[in-house]
Amino acid sequence: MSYQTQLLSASNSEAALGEDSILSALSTDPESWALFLDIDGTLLDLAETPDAVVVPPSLPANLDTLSRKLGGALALVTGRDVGYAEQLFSPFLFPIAGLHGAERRDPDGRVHKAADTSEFERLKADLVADTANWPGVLIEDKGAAVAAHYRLAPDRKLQLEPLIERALIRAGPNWTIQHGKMVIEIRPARADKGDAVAAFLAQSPFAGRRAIAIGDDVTDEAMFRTVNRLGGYSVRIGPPSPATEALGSVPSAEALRGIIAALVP
Ligand SMILES: O=P(O)(O)OC[C@H]1O[C@H](O[C@H]2O[C@H](CO)[C@@H](O)[C@H](O)[C@H]2O)[C@H](O)[C@@H](O)[C@@H]1O
Ligand SMILES: [Mg+2]
Repeated sequence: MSYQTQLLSASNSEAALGEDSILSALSTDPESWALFLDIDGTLLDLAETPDAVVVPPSLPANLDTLSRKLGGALALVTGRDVGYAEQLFSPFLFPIAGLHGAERRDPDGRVHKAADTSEFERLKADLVADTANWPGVLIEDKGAAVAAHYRLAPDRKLQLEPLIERALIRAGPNWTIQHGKMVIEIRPARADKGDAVAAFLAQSPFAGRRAIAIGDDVTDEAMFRTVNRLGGYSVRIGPPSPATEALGSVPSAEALRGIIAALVP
């Protein structure tokens, strides 16, 4: 089955696109749609470490062209911090939500930062110290969030889980645990990706449009639920799976980049 056929196969819901493909919807009726895109594992292939991701040279300009076609109704919704994510697609700037929805830069440029604290700063430093002798474990400091990566040391997951759970107690009720692909994070609890998508959809140029959300991981389920509830369309990167609330699937980030390239000839 081709990826386009798979997109069409989610016909078990009112929210599905029915006879039309995502490609034709976005190309024939771009003023009706808003697009929300996850970054790691969705736009970009996963890499061994957070800094090792490769942005294909044509991708930033293709996203910019697609965004213009959608009247600016394209946003990035990522677990990364906003500053890091933005430099990946430089020189182009898009509306963006970072830290899994907790921070946001609106279409008008207004920034909503997630608050860090001195205690959280000390907690992050202690995580670095506590894992210093665990080869392959990487602690990613994202300001008001922190990620403990074990992709290079999968056996460390069992030790990292209780360490992160104790750190969460120390962080307090304004933070929560976020699981992901070979990573355990502590992120601000105040908003998830679904909340970020809802906030964008309340603003121009997103307001009044049907939403398409595309993601690959546990954190993206929140935005899938939001767009499904609002009559939009959710797409998961990977094989079709009963473990997701996404209505459709695309097999890989590479296939998604192909769809984007086909939309911006
Ligand atoms: O919401 P996303 O844009 O998908 O961000 C989720 C996390 O992505 C990054 O970690 C993941 O990608 C890395 C690079 O491919 C990979 O090495 C790691 O194993 C993955 O978990 C990022 O480093 C995190 O901060 C994001 O939360
Ligand atoms: Mg992802």
